[in-house]
Amino acid sequence: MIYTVTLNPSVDYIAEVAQFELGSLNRTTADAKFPGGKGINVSRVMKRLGVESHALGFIGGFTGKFVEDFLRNENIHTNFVKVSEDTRINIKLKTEVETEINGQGPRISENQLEEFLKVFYKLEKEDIVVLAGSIPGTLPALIYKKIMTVCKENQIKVVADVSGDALKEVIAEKPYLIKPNHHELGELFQTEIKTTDEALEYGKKLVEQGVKHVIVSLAEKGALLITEDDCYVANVPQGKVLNSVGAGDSVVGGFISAIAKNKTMEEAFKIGVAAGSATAFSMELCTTEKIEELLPHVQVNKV
Ligand SMILES: Nc1ncnc2c1ncn2[C@@H]1O[C@H](COP(=O)(O)OP(=O)(O)OP(=O)(O)O)[C@@H](O)[C@H]1O
Ligand SMILES: O=P(O)(O)OC[C@@]1(O)O[C@H](CO)[C@@H](O)[C@@H]1O
Repeated sequence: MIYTVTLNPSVDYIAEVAQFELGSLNRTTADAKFPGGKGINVSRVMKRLGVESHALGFIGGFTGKFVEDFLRNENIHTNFVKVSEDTRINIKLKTEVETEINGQGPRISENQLEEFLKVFYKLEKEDIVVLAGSIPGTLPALIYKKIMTVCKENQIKVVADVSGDALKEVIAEKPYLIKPNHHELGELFQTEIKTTDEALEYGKKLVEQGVKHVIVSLAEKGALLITEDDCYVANVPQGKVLNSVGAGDSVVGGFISAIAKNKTMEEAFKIGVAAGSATAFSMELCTTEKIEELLPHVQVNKV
């Protein structure tokens, strides 16, 4: 089974404002609410691609109920620990440029953390754990490291889509897959990465440090997959970006779904990139139809 971890889920409020004016009353031209948080997005994309997962994390209040009900309506398994404060609301403002305001999230107690961690002691060898998103302020900064240590003891594959210090800690535990974007990769090595060649150079260093697979996404410039044996580069399809929220999560969801269906690394990478662009070109997360439409426009080559 695949387990996605979203420590700080959200209700994503997508607000489209035609001509946004700071300091004025703006009215939306369209708006929508979706369950959010990176692990939850991965679960939703995988479900669309026919792959089951369990969504784990902490939820609370009326917003938490919205998240859980929405996922259950999509027939996604959930096993959230309930907290007393409300799940956060993240604002995704669509104007000429995209602006995001992410909330802090509810407080989580030590007992609630203990309850959450119990699941990881029961996992089996063929399970996959996806750790995605930021760590709420009330949880220990080393929480991902702790989960990975338990997973390692049971030879469970860990996929991590995290950034900053959490990414450094996760890398030290030699995960199965990480998916930094080129900014996050640059931040790791205190440099700026602008091209796929530069991304390849630094991505290879992570594989040398023990990460099994590294996908580096460079938005419209393409993506790279680096493994112990091979390196692949992909272009991204041409199209109008409507909402890039969840595009990176869709790359992860598309890739793992394909791995779960025993596709080759190259095929899985292609599906991941198509899923990322399918989300970027939609107001919501990608659909299977959109992914299939884009697949012929993604070329993957060995480098
Ligand atoms: N301009 C674009 N044209 C086509 N596809 C895109 C574009 N921008 C993003 N994508 C798709 O989204 C994927 C992830 O984008 P990006 O490299 O920005 O990662 P990210 O920063 O993790 O994404 P997110 O916006 O979810 O934080 C890309 O690999 C690609 O498939
Ligand atoms: O605050 P975090 O955990 O870093 O990111 C949360 C978030 O911005 O990431 C997802 C898109 O990747 C959204 O659904 C969600 O609102």
